[in-house]
Amino acid sequence: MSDTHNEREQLLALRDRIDEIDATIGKLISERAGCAQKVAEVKSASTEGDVLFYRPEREAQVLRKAMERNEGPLSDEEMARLFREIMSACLALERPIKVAYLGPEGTFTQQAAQKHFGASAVAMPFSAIDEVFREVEAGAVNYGVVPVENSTEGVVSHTLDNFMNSNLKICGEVELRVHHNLMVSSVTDVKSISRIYSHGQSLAQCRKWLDAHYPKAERIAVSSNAEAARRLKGEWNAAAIAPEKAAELYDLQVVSEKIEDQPDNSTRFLIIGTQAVPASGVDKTSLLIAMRNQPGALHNLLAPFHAHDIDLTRVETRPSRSGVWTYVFFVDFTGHVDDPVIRATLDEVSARVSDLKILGSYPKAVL
Ligand SMILES: O=C(O)C(=O)C[C@]1(C(=O)O)C=C[C@@H](O)C=C1
Repeated sequence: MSDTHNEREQLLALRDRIDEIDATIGKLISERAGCAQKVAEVKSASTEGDVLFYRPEREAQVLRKAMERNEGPLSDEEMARLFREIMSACLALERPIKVAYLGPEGTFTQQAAQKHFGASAVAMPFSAIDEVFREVEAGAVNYGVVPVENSTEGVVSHTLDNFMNSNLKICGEVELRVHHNLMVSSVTDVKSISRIYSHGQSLAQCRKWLDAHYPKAERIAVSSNAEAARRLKGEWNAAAIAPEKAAELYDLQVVSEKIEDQPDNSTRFLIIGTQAVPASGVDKTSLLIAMRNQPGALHNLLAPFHAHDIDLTRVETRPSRSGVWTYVFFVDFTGHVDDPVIRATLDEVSARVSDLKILGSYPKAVL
């Protein structure tokens, strides 16, 4: 259908205006990028050794401001996402950033890496969490992205265990809404799906949906959602449950979207690196604490947090690998180690335990 004369006139005028605005935005983005280049010069001139180009606390502040300023009609998240990409490009101009993530390509961890660093960072997949840690420790990449509270791939303990033998710091966190999709290959006959591949956790998270729609199909657990998608090639009677990204990557068609039983299904990832991050204003701190197995040990450990009214966001216990009678706790709370109240609390906790390691203070996830 072709536009009427009136419509054409209106569209022409609006598009002229959009062209003008784009020209202004383009100029301003170039000016901003020029500022970032100057920032890089200042950083390089004032630092001996490794220059820290990536500044997580500043990025969090820029994104928060973009959301606070926003008056619509775009949503706050959408506005911040656009600024996320502008900053990603500016940082790449200062210094291209290399990021290792738990692969293969198409996993939720890749999505988390992109959400946090934007599209201009060079993201590289590694097949195990240990490898991501090793790459960052060796300096082969600048940062790593690993799942930590992972409702999807079930590897929380692996990430936590790695911190026991590593000096790496937590520089940030990412939260990701996790959506599952049923996808098929171009040769699949949708009516005869008799096998469904996915990671065990994802199959579990879509159990009710699968019972209702594919009660007879065999559910086959594989090592990752991306692996499930990769397997589909050439299979005419199989489907996979995986993120949308995997469909693009492996040339598959999504036949049903958002099939997870819990609509608010989300996963948390950590950014690991070597730098201590200054306070951004809204921060979290993660600790690793070792203590002997005594009656009331956990209560004793948590009492100072309670006394200082500090908001604990997570307490996780892992068996220690060294002493038989030792517990290891991972504790997350709201606040930054540079805050005197937090410092005082940690001093009190420290006096009650065998070992306390600060894994990092970092900006609370913005997006
Ligand atoms: O403010 C800085 O330190 C910058 O390098 C600029 C900038 C930005 O584009 O705003 C870019 C990269 C940093 O991670 C933070 C912010």
